[in-house]
Amino acid sequence: MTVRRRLVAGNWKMNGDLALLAELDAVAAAAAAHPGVDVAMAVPATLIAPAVQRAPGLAIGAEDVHEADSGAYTGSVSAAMVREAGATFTIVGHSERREYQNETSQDAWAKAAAARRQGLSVILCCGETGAERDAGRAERVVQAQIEKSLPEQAHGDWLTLAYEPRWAIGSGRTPTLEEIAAIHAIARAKMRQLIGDAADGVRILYGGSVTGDNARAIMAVPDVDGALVGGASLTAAKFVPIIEAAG
Ligand SMILES: O=C(CO)COP(=O)(O)O
Repeated sequence: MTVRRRLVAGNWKMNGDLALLAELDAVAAAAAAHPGVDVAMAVPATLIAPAVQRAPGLAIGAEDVHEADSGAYTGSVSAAMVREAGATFTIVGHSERREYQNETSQDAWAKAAAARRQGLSVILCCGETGAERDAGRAERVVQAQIEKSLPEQAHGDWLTLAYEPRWAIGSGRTPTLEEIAAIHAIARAKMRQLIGDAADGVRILYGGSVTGDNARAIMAVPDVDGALVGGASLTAAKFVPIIEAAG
């Protein structure tokens, strides 16, 4: 049986500045105190290098990368650039990229491939909108997203899937534990269909309004291997309890 280590990853989104990096001190201390838990933080591109300098023991990552290795893409940042800055992983396919930048699952696939070419680990996001859930389509939407975005050579050594229902992000609302269990089970099954036994080694994180109060119950759900945390990752006082809940 495959043992998957818990992963608690933060995502600062378009928040933070040099001063906020001080929060990483307590996060790094909590990570060191819980060696059984992997802890990671995705930060804005400008903060990657200073975050690595501030917290060398933490895995620092990017929130997105471009699908090309380099070229005439004004304003974009490549996987090689964030790697050079010290990132060890990147998020791809986040629902906010899908919603505000019209990114598709095909884009997420291409970005995951670009990240992989540079040796970055990848957190690949999926998740339905509120309208899709209300229409009873959540499971089919997530299955289709995975089918279109999962790299062919996906392996748990470098790929993590994150289920983040769009309507739960930043809303204070979360699916029931049964709803989370159902999606994580179908996500695992879909990956097994696509990459066989390697699917058992791929961690699946839940994201969307995770807090110190609900983290323990959510991470006890079968096939939930950790959390992808937005708002609560911005302060150590809120993020550390989630690391503790995973430990
Ligand atoms: O989008 C998320 C992490 O990527 C979740 O955000 P919140 O934890 O703020 O709901």
